[in-house]
Amino acid sequence: MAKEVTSIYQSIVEEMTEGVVFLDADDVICICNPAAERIRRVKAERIIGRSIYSLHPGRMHDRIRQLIESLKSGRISSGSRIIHAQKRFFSNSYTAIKAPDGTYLGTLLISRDVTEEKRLREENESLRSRQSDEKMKCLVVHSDAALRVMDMAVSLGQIDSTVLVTGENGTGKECVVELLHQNSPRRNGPLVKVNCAALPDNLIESELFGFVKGAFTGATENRKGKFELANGGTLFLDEVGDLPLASQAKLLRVLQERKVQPLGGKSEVLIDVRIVAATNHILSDDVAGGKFREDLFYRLNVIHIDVPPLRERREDIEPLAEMFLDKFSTQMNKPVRHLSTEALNILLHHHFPGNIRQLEHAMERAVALSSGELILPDDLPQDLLSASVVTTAQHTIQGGLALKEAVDFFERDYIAAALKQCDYKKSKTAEHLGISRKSLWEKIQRYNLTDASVT
Ligand SMILES: Nc1ncnc2c1ncn2[C@@H]1O[C@H](COP(=O)(O)OP(=O)(O)OP(=O)(O)O)[C@@H](O)[C@H]1O
Repeated sequence: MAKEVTSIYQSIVEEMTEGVVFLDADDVICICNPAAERIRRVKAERIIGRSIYSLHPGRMHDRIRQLIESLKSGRISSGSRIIHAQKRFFSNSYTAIKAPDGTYLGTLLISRDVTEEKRLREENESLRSRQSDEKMKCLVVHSDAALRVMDMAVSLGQIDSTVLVTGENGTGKECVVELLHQNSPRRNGPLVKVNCAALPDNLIESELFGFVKGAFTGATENRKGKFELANGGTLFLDEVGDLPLASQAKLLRVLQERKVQPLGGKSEVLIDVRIVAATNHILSDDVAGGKFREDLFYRLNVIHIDVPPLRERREDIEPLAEMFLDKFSTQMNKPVRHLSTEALNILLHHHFPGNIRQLEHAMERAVALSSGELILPDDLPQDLLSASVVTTAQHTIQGGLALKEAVDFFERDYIAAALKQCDYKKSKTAEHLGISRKSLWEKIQRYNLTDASVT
């Protein structure tokens, strides 16, 4: 039986697409499978029985010796490096093989072809950087307020201080962080984002600091945390105001000491990252309310950029809307849409609690629904339309009209909008408004609402 198992093992090793080479405790090659022959361009019969050093040029001996010695002494249990051979890339891993009593049996070398993996990773990185470039090209900076913010982000890119970016949801905080990173000497390093609000409390530390194999159930391998992944680049702590107090203390320590200790690990890792944090909270209020640590607040708030809401920079609404219309028309393969005067008016008077993101979604919907080249009020989402009715009422009040006149004014507009929405079908419009056909007909006459006059 034992013989059978050995021969099964042998067949498996022969069939493997990974190159397998095994060195005994004296570094003499005893196994070299066909894949290893192909990858290393050697014949097994010629190298079996020879020392691993006889296969490599003298300049590499020290490096190989150091690696094997570290494996034998137990300082490391495995090591790997990428080599380039025959126009392909291989990941060469070295693993110590020991008997149950700890005796060193030998070194297992596995060569895995990672050419495709490497190509995909590079393609992915280049796509990400192109996407980021595209995003930056689409930035609309029209109002003085937006210009001030973007200028600040570009010039602060040059210095390495921690920056806190605040603003309501959807105002463009993430775009500001990208600008900071792209204009910093760290631009070729990674920009790693952590959404502090989306992390369950029990995962925050392992996500941020990483863990070593065996640190907890399920930790089947070493995993780097976001701090280590961001080394040489920028770590973006999004929604930092939502970080629980216990994790705030740990984050503070890392920011002070600039090193992290992975969960279950014995040693600390030095980190070289620039920290940029963002939040839609008013952090000074959270500090006053005991929800955010004051010391962490001061650590993060070294430089503060506040991104104003869209309603405070209304000059940006039209250029942003037109840019989104252009973008979504192209994406949906439709002729480029533009705003009608009426739709633009509604946008210009809207409060935009969801800021630029709300405008973006409204334009995406409008492009999807519109049939002509002009975006009409009916193509806008209901929340924008209902708010515009309120706005009309506010304008009417500001105009100082008597109540009767104001009600007439409002009624005319409201019926005109309903007629348009119902394609001028009187029965449908009357039903929609909850009045009789006769009453609708009288109002149409009174307000002179023929098809052509309804705009
Ligand atoms: N100046 C701008 N020009 C063009 N598009 C912008 C601009 N600012 C923001 N956007 C777009 O608006 C959307 C929301 O922006 P972003 O995600 O940066 O906001 P945020 O403040 O980080 O939002 P949240 O607080 O919800 O995370 C994104 O699609 C972004 O590309």
